[in-house]
Amino acid sequence: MKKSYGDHVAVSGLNLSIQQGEIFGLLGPNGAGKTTTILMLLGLTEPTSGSARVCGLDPTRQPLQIKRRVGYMPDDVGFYEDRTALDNLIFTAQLNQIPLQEARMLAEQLLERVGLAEVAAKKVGAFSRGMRQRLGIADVLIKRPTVIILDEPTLGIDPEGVRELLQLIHNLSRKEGLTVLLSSHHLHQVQQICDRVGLFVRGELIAYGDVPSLAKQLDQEGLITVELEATGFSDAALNELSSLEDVVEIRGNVQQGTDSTTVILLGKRDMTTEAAGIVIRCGAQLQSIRRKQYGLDEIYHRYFEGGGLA
Ligand SMILES: Nc1ncnc2c1ncn2[C@@H]1O[C@H](COP(=O)(O)OP(=O)(O)OP(=O)(O)O)[C@@H](O)[C@H]1O
Repeated sequence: MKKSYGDHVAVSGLNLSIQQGEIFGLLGPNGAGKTTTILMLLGLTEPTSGSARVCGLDPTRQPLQIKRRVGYMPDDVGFYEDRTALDNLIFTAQLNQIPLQEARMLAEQLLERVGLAEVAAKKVGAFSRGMRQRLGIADVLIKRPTVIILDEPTLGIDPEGVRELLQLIHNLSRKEGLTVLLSSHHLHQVQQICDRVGLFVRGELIAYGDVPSLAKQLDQEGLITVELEATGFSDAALNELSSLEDVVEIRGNVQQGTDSTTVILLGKRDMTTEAAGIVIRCGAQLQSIRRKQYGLDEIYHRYFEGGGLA
């Protein structure tokens, strides 16, 4: 699937399948193409080339059927501010042809489920960002979708609110088999609940998978990093470590005001055991040594913000 705006390619060559019941995180910085991808999946914008299938339907040809099955929460959910939370939900339900009595019952159940039962009769204009997002989730669920697509659901919410919202999304997926696609640029949050994530950079999905396999795919040219800390570390030890076969780079750093040195060793293979042996043989006291595994945050930093891996 591809989408261009004039000469500008917003999404290029996207080829991805998301499994039923999965929580998939679309990650990338501003302008990476996440929203454009979502709009194409919803049939709200047409791909320049290629096509998508959502629940077996073609969004371009069957946008109404898609709308019935897919709940979409944009990054800024719009509500009737001077109406209550309950009224807003009933209104959405009725737009989806749900009769009034059933709509009321469903709305009440959903408000309970998203933790807003106590403020059901409050006007939405007085809601905090976190409350609005939870109401947004209830709003997409009221038509009983099989897929929900959430654009930046955690934007502007405090950490506690984020935790609760993500827990809610996770429970919904696990308990009711909902398929969830969410976009975000908050990796550490997404990492907690997503089965798989895809990294978007300048319109291209550069990698996707579960977090450990993604970290592996993106590991710096397949190099393995070993980090150690020792006291009484000498130049002799540094020289010996540098002359190990397959070492690509070595960096030593004396901790200010202490006798402790941190050494980062980048190699073509795992040298943890050999490095430990050398440090001890050279008379230093090894405080810690570990093979460094990169989390998504570090990978994100490297790919999206141009930083190097430390
Ligand atoms: N209607 C449009 N007309 C022209 N260019 C557009 C249009 N919509 C998006 N773009 C461009 O396409 C690119 C991808 O935008 P998109 O909104 O999909 O990114 P995003 O990853 O969702 O970013 P954000 O996190 O800021 O929402 C951007 O360069 C954007 O300027």
